Amino acid sequence: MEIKIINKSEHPLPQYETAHAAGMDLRASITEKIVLKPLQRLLVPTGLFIELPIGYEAQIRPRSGLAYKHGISIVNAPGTIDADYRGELKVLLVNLSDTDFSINNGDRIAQMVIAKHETVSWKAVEELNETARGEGGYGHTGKE
Ligand SMILES: O=c1ccn([C@H]2C[C@H](O)[C@@H](COP(=O)(O)OP(=O)(O)OP(=O)(O)O)O2)c(=O)[nH]1
Ligand SMILES: [Mg+2]
Repeated sequence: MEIKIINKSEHPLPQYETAHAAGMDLRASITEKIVLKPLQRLLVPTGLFIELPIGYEAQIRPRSGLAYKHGISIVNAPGTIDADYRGELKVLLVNLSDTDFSINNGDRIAQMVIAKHETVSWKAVEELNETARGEGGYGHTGKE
């Protein structure tokens, strides 16, 4: 499937790094190096603008390598890009480590997965059907 994209960054378009990858890495499009202090969060621009088909969303997710090695995550993970959004794709990074983390122009800071979603309407009722689980949750299974 082709998706329209405007690339105002100086970097190549996001691409799948391996043949069957789900995500494409997103690069920071910034004029100067950013230093993210411990627990600081920052909206990082990508220079990318997309036109998703109706019924699709894009999810902006952390990269596990950055998370594991440097404690870099995404505050609103997974970030949701709506099909009708025409603004710049941005990544809300957070530094969960106890040391500063530097981001340079072009660094791969996150990954984006394009996914289908349903659009539903509600049917308001008085009762829901019965199940074995019922209202149990939050770790209730496996207890006597
Ligand atoms: O990580 C993200 C999350 C969102 N967006 C853009 C695309 C999305 O369609 C729009 C709105 O996002 P969301 O609905 O999550 O934010 P909101 O706080 O509910 O804002 P709004 O009232 O504009 O919907 O912001 C990004 O660029 N990056
Ligand atoms: Mg919203």
